[in-house]
Amino acid sequence: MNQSKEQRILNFVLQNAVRGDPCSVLETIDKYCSQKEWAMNVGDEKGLILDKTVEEVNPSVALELGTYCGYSAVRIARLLKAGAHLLTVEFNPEFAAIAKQMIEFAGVQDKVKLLEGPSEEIIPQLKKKYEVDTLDFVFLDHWKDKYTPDTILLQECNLLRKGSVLLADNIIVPGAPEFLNYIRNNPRFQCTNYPSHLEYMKVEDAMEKAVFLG
Ligand SMILES: Cc1ncnc2c1ncn2[C@@H]1O[C@H](/C=C/CNC(=O)c2cc(-c3ccc(F)cc3)cc(O)c2O)C[C@H]1O
Ligand SMILES: [Mg+2]
Repeated sequence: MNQSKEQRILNFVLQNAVRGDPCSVLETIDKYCSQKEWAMNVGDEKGLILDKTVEEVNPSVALELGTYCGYSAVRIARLLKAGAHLLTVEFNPEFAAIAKQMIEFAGVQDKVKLLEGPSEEIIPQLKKKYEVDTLDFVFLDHWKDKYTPDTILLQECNLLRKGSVLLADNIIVPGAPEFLNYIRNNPRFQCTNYPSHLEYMKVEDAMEKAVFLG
């Protein structure tokens, strides 16, 4: 059976990146996806906005919704302080298997816990099963129509505290209009828009940061 695109991305990393070097893994994925096959990683341009937000928040506990190949999990984990960790959620078993190998090759496996399953099932388990108190940072990059229900679910499960930061990818392309309407009209969130470009393309995109006010 011929390989998937995601398997080809992983193989390119295994053959060309430096084991244990997260930056090398990120550069190699960006090289493959800009020169050979486009893929929906947050990429190097929006990745810088992600980096700056993670550094500003300096989270002890971070959550990512939509692991895919693990690009942003590696990107976030490489910036986490000692003892901090990232929980990343992925319901596609093939993607989860690829992301697991990507995370391990990058050498950040001690900082990342990959949770396999749908976010609507995982989120309500975070407190009891995964011993989370509250989340300092949440990166939303899964199906765009899930951003709003999952943001509501995070609040219902008391997983956000005053100052928790959400960062959402793809505000313009593919777009998350319902989420944008929800979050910008919600007095419990302070929003900031970060214009950028779609990964590996000259197409406009943006990220939205939303700080929970408690
Ligand atoms: C509910 C839920 N639970 C767990 N994992 C979930 C989930 N919903 C999706 N996932 C997982 O996240 C990943 C999905 C991400 C969705 N992202 C996208 O659809 C996406 C699409 C584009 C894009 C832009 C222009 C184009 F012309 C074409 C595509 C760009 C991006 O940056 C994206 O994140 C993989 C999926 O298995
Ligand atoms: Mg995205």
